[in-house]
Amino acid sequence: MRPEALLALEDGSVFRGTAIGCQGQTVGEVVFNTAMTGYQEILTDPSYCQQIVTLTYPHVGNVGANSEDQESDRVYASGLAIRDYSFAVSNWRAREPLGAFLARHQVVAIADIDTRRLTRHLRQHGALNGCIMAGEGIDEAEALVQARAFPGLKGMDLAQAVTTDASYGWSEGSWRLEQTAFAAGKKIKERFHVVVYDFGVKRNILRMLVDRGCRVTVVPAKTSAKEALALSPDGIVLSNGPGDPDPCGYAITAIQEFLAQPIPLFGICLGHQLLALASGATTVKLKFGHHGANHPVQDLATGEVLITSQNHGFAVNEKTLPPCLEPTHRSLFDGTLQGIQHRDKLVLGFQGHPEASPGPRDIAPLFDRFITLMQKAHTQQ
Ligand SMILES: NC(=O)CC[C@H](N)C(=O)O
Repeated sequence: MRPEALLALEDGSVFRGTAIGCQGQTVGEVVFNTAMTGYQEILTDPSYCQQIVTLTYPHVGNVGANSEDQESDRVYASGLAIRDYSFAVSNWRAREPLGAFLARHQVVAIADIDTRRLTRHLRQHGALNGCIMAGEGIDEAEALVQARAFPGLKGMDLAQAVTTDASYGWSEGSWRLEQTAFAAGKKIKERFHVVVYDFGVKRNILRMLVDRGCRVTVVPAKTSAKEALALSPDGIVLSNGPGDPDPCGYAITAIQEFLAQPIPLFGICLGHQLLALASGATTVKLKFGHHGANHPVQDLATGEVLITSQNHGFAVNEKTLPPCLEPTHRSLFDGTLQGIQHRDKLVLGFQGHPEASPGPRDIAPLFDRFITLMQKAHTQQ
């Protein structure tokens, strides 16, 4: 018999189930993710810091956990809530069962709850703060107190909490794509030096830059524009990351300084939001956000519909975009802004995840567009 666990939401709803990770308690904003695969990538995505993730796909754990599907070096999600934990692990890459992985990373998780009811509840009421208690001494009243004590993500700067302490170089490409030169054991010729601001960066962003011939230097979130430019980059990537973009004044200031230069910029998710804020737009908190791997987004220039990976709770308010920024993509789920480009500068931003991981690769060509921007910058010099 597995130990009991419960999930309490701030509005008083309680879900009872069983513990599958470590025992103890955890709090965070509860969000649902609709991806059918990729639980390990989701758990290790730093953007989920201070969030408890529930997965709508009902069977979880069937491919175990391995060392390649990590999007960072640890689990960032505050907790996991699932329907059916798979005891059978069927994947040649698996190194351990999901339960052992969660326990090793000290993650409190609950299984055997009605995740469909939970998701419908979150869709109706919006993202709610919650508390999971697992194992001995679980106490519903105390879990409710803990859920209500969580301050919520609005106004929370978490990029500075998850960023790297020191700069480092990254040279690993995508091992997954057999057609890449990396997988074929060939050395890709480095054409560009890219500085990546780590606001909670996912490894696949770094891999996809390496695949395209970039030498990558990752820098801490609070690196000044002057320090970054002193590295002589050909372009700058503003990474994804957790929390509210609005309080990240240090990043907004640095981006404003980059915008005064001819340097190409590519903002992904939180980075896209920061780019918009630095240009004078505002951001809003969405009711329950976008978290999944099947979100349709329209390319406004071509009309093409792309299936994308998404993970965000905030969005740029399109009505506040300054005239210099042009909308390039829009969500077909709720019409929210998904992409921007600068009318005069070599700057683009995307709200979803062109690096996928997990998810489809429809929007991966945005990385090629960024490469084109760097090529253009070279020819303009
Ligand atoms: N994946 C991300 O970069 C998320 C951005 C931001 N934390 C949001 O929730 O909107």
